Amino acid sequence: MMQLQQFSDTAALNHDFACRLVNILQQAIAERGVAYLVVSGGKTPQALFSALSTTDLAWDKVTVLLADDRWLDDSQPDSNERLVKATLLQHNAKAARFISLYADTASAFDGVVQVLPRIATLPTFDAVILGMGEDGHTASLFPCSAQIQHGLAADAPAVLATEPTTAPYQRISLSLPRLLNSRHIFLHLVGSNKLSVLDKAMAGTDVFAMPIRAFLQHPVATVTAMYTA
Ligand SMILES: O=C1O[C@H](COP(=O)(O)O)[C@@H](O)[C@H](O)[C@H]1O
Repeated sequence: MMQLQQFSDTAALNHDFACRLVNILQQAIAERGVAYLVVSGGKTPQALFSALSTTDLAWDKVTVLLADDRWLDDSQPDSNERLVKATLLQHNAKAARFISLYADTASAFDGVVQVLPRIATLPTFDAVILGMGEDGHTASLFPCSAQIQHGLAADAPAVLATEPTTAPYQRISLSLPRLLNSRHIFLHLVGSNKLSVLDKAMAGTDVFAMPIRAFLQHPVATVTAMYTA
């Protein structure tokens, strides 16, 4: 199921979104002593990350990880890890624990064995923030990749390596079942082009053609789409 929340501008969206996430993480800390936040990379979340970084929260009890990354070390401009470190893990949020999806191996396919144990034992996440590309990919679950059936399978491992044919870099991505194992799932969308992609995703059913459908049309999970033009 998908619930669409529309905002007048990015400032309103980021303010509401940051407050919601802080409430979710605070509640998790109150109930379990720790909280798990999964974020996406790319351009969309940058301002949200900056807003979140200054929020008043027991960040030392929060673990942050990415839904996916490009197979680049964090000195590279297109590394999602670099983005998270430069924007989210600053100010108050500097105290959070971060789990990297990267290992220093020649390929993502070689590195996945090192990354998998970091993720496979984590409990249910408290919040997952997904992004979405114009081809309907989410995390690094790309419609064009040979690994898409593997990544969307109900018994997929927590983490897999992927190689998109329409986007640069080998990738490492959390799988559909690992991302769905979360108390809250959000989809963060900025720009009218992303709303058109969302409409297209809701209008069809082929999850391999648009992997975001596996989340939006999941029979049990609810995805809250946070959108502004
Ligand atoms: O490559 C990626 O793309 C998606 C969408 O990025 P955006 O720039 O359109 O916001 C992102 O969610 C994912 O984490 C990233 O690796």
